[in-house]
Amino acid sequence: METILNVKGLTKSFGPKKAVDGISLSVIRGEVMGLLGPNGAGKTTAIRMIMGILTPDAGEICFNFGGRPQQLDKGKIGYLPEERGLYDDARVIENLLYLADLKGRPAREARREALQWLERLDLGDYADQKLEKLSKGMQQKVQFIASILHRPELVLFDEPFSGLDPVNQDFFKEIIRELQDGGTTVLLSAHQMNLVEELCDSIFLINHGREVLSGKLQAIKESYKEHLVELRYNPAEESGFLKKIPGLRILREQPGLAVMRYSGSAGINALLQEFGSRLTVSTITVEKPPLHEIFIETVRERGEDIEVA
Ligand SMILES: Nc1ncnc2c1ncn2[C@@H]1O[C@H](COP(=O)(O)OP(=O)(O)OP(=O)(O)O)[C@@H](O)[C@H]1O
Repeated sequence: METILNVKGLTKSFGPKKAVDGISLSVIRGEVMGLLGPNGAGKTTAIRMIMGILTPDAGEICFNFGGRPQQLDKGKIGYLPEERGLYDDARVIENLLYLADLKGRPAREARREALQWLERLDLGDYADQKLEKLSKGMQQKVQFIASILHRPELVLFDEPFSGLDPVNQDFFKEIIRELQDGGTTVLLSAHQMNLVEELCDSIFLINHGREVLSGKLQAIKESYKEHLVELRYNPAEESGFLKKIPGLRILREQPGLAVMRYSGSAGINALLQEFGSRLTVSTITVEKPPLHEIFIETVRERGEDIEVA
């Protein structure tokens, strides 16, 4: 698999604070990678170093466009910064065309596509408005368009969902999937892990500037020891035996329903067989815990605390 971005030993301190502490990651061409962690974990600092805005204290950053290792080429990269980087007193369309021009996109194409994007993101009527007239969420949408208008091979979205309502969050997710389908590689940062986990092929979980977990999301979930189990059964039946099963913890229970966590050594199949042999089961769902719970548990197991900015 070809990597498009390789980062090794990236480190940055602000005074005594180690904001990023020796992280190494590789983004594979065509994937969506989530750089995930709580507020203040070091995500923005890492992205700013990758974008050449901050100089690392140590570490290497290498891009790979067209099969050749190379340094930063902003024409091939899209960047949605956490802080907005647009001109408030310029019109929306001027902002977009100016940035597309800086990245080398021909003006006519850029205008046509900018207007299409504005239309699609419900901003068609705002193209000639000054940016300052738009709400925070609308400005976020303009910034989003600005980051992809030059058709970059790699896009870095720093907290792309901030300031958006749930409908627009879903809309952004849809567009990110479309970008991926079109061959764009995406590295996105977010603190709301549950919001983005379904989007990501790979994740890099960060806390106090250090890696907590990284790799393919599916593999991380599969290797996680605990299952979440929701069992529905005939409410007239006796379920007291559940409390005695090793490794089974009941989170919520009422006649006919038990929501549980299971990490027993007998394994999930044995557990399901036991349910089937002792109860008239109507439905069972088994899934892995959400990513933020895996994150919290992993940090806790290491005896660390969770970054609070
Ligand atoms: N310019 C700076 N000067 C001093 N400290 C800084 C600076 N930039 C970041 N920090 C500190 O570095 C740490 C990491 O911050 P960073 O913004 O990278 O975190 P983050 O994971 O992006 O958080 P958030 O989700 O809140 O954006 C924090 O403790 C922050 O206070």
